[in-house]
Order: sequence, then C-alpha cells, then structure tokens
Amino acid sequence: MSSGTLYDKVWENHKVTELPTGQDQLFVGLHLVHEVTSPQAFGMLRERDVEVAFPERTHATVDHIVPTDDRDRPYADDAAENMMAELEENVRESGIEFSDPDSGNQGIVHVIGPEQGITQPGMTIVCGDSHTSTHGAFGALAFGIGTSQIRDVLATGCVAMEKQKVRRIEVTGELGEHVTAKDVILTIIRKLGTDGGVGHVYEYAGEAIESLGMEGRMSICNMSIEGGARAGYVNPDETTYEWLRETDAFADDPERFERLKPYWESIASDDDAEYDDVVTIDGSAIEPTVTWGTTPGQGIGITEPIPAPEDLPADKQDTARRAQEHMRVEPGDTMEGYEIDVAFLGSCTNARLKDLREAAAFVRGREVADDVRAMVVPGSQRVQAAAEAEGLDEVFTEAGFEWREPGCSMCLGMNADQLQGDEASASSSNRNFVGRQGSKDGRTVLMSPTMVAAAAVTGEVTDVREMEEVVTA
Ligand SMILES: CC(C)[C@H](C(=O)O)[C@@H](O)C(=O)O
Ligand code: SF4
Repeated sequence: MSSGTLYDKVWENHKVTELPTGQDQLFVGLHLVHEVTSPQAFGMLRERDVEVAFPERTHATVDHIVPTDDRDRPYADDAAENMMAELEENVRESGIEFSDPDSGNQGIVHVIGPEQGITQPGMTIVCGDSHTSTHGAFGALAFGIGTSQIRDVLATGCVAMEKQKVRRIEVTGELGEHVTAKDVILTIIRKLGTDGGVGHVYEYAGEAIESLGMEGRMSICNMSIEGGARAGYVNPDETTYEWLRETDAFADDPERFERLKPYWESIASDDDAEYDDVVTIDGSAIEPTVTWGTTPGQGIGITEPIPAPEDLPADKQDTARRAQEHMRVEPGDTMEGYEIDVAFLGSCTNARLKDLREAAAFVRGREVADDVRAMVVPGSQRVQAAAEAEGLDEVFTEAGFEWREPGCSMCLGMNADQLQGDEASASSSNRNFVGRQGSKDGRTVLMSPTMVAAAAVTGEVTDVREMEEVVTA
C-alpha cells in the first residue's frame, strides 16, 4: 500500500468507479438505520419493487422518537408509534437486524454500533444522521447521508460522494484535570468555526487525542459535523484494538480479530502522509469549556469572559448579538453562576458508561439543587445495564436525578422530553441551536458530563475543578 492518509486509503479501498458527475462511487461496509430518516427510502424501494441489496451489512435501531419513560406499546404518542411500527415492518421484510427495545441492545445509533463491535476500523459507514461522524473514532470513514442516498445504499450497497480535503488537527500536550474530550472539541470548533471544516474531513491526532479512550475519541469525532467537517477520524491504535477485542464481534472469535488486525494497522495514516492543512492546538491550555451562545462554536473556558460582539470578526457580530439576547448573557461576565433549570446527561456525544461514571463522581452523596429537573438518559440499554450493575442508577436517583430508558431524548426533543418555556439547560449534548431542546425560548448550555453533574447539584454553571470528586469504586 502506498503511503497516505487513512482517508485516502480507505477511500481507495472502497472506490468502485468514478462517476460522470466527478463523484466517486463507494462501496459501503456498514449502513446504520434509524426510524426518522429511513421510512421514505424504504418506501422508494417498495415502489420500484427493489430489495435491500445487503441486509447483512445493515443494522437498525430506534432512538429519536422512543419514549424514555413508559415504553408499553402502543406508545402514547401516535406519531412515535407509527414510526416505530413502520421501522419494524421494514426491517422484518428486508431481513435487517434490529436492536429493538426487547433485545437489550437498543440505543442511540452512534452508541450501539461501537459497543456491539459492528463499527470497525477501515470501514465505510453511513447512516441517515449527521452525527455518523462518531464512528470515525475507530478509524472508519463514517458519513451522514440524506434520504436519496439512503435509498441508493439500501438498493445497491453503494453511495456517490465527492472526495474531501483532509485537515490534520493536532492537539498537543496533556489535558488538565477534569478537562475532557468534550472541552477539546468545543475548543476546536470555537477556534476553527462552525463552518471551518467545510470541504474537509478532520483527522484528530497528537498526544492529547491519543491518550483519550474510545469514549473520548467518539465525543470528539461526533462533533466534527458541528465544525462543518464532512467526517472526522482518529487513526486506530492499541486503544482501539483493546475496545474491539471485548466486543461481540471478536470476544468469541479471537482468530477473526488477529486476521483483521493487519488490515486495520495498514490503513492508519503514514508518518509521511501529506495533508491539505495542519492545525495545532495546545491541549494543556484548554479549560472546562461551555457555550454562551446558540451555536456550538460560541464557547469559552469557564473562567473566561463572554466576548463583546464588536470584538468578534465582522461576520460573527450579528449572530453573537442575537445569541446573547436569546441566552440573556452579558459580555464581560463569565458563564460561571448562570442559573439552570434542567440538567440533561445524555446523547450520542456523552452518554456512554465512562461519561456516566465520571458524572456520578460529582453527584455521589449530593443532592440536585432545588427547582432543577435533572435526568440521565443512558446512550443504550447496554450502557444502562452496565451502569445499574455498578449502582450508578442509585447514585443518580438518590441525588434526585431521573433515571430514564435509552434514546436521544432531550438532545433534540422529538419525544416528550423537552424544555418548557424559557428554561435553561446544562446539556451534555452537541447542539445548542434555538429551539433544539423542544422549546423555542429554551436556552441550552453545552458542556461535559462532569460539568452537567456539577451544574445539577449547584443549580448554576459551575467550574467542576472547584468541587470535590467522590469516587468509591
Ligand atoms: C433526526 C436526524 C436526521 C438528525 C441528524 O441528522 O443529526 C438528529 O439526529 C440530530 O441530531 O439533529
Ligand atoms: S442523540 Fe442527539 S445528536 Fe445524537 S443522533 Fe440523537 S438527536 Fe442526533
């Protein structure tokens, strides 16, 4: 194999042909499906009497609309019930494996792929969901796709795509205490902008990235899309292989693991690979980071002042003004002390076991502040079960959190979990757009899971570094 980036190598390995449009046709290794974006695509196949080409390369789950409290069927919400019923019919007819709520494997699509080992290095992975970039943490090329592309992939196992440039983002040094992957990605997006990645795929590298576990790498790749990049990835290494070894795909088949490992090693970017751009960020300077505005790029370190719009680049001033009005924040203040009504610990960015463990260490023996509604929504049923096995559910519920069933929940409010009126939320999710959490006047402050835990117990945005951690395990 010639020397190059992971992106180039995996692209070339999956390229079927160049199309007259100038795009390449790529073979898709894994197609993940959820209930929101797939029904129309299945409908188009049915209209043309076309069958799903590779059901064995397709895997479905239900996450966006699923209730996180009472899951008895039919669901209380008719629209949710209909979407679920349609997905059930589509997967049954096509012979697609479905991590349904009775399987013990249901969860957010970007949580279940990696935990079941179906997400693997060197794969092309697509899903009708923008945060598919999450799977790049394993050294896969993972893209969100639209409805007509979902149809194409269902029908042919291929997708037409334009090749992107590759920007390597090197995060150097060691992260400070209680500085997490979430703080790193919020900092990257703050520095490069929400559209800084347009036309690019991000390769994350450097000591601060390499020292992260898979959960942290997933949080970073997850938000690549919020930085405008088409995808993001981390080169596979021993950390990646350790994770994979334990998954369903390989735990009982170590020979398969050994057989695939040389391929995984071969697709990592070579030391002399050429990049279209290289950006270096000092990881040791990153603080716990929160957003003050209504885009993920409007972030600051917890001790930093909120910027005055007139100090920002001209094209950012208007949105900053509007964002500050919506959020009711003043330039010069810090976000510390910003009062919250809701604490949401969930989403495909930060609802894995490690996130819940880290948050629990700041909740143990404490109580949720008066008038704060706090909820934990595990990323999957497996996360939920593992957390319960180590008593984390009790840590949270004893403190006054609600312990919910897995799904997207208040990350986007497509089910009953929504902000009310102008409530402010401390959220471990990835988007703080106006209206995102279900109420047009709702205010979302993005932060890491430990910062959500700290905010839940103090009732305001809090520097987690000033709180005592209580770890018992
Ligand atoms: C519903 C889905 C299409 C959407 C996405 O693509 O990201 C959702 O997951 C989100 O996070 O906004
Ligand atoms: S958890 Fe949020 S970001 Fe992730 S797939 Fe669901 S709605 Fe999208």
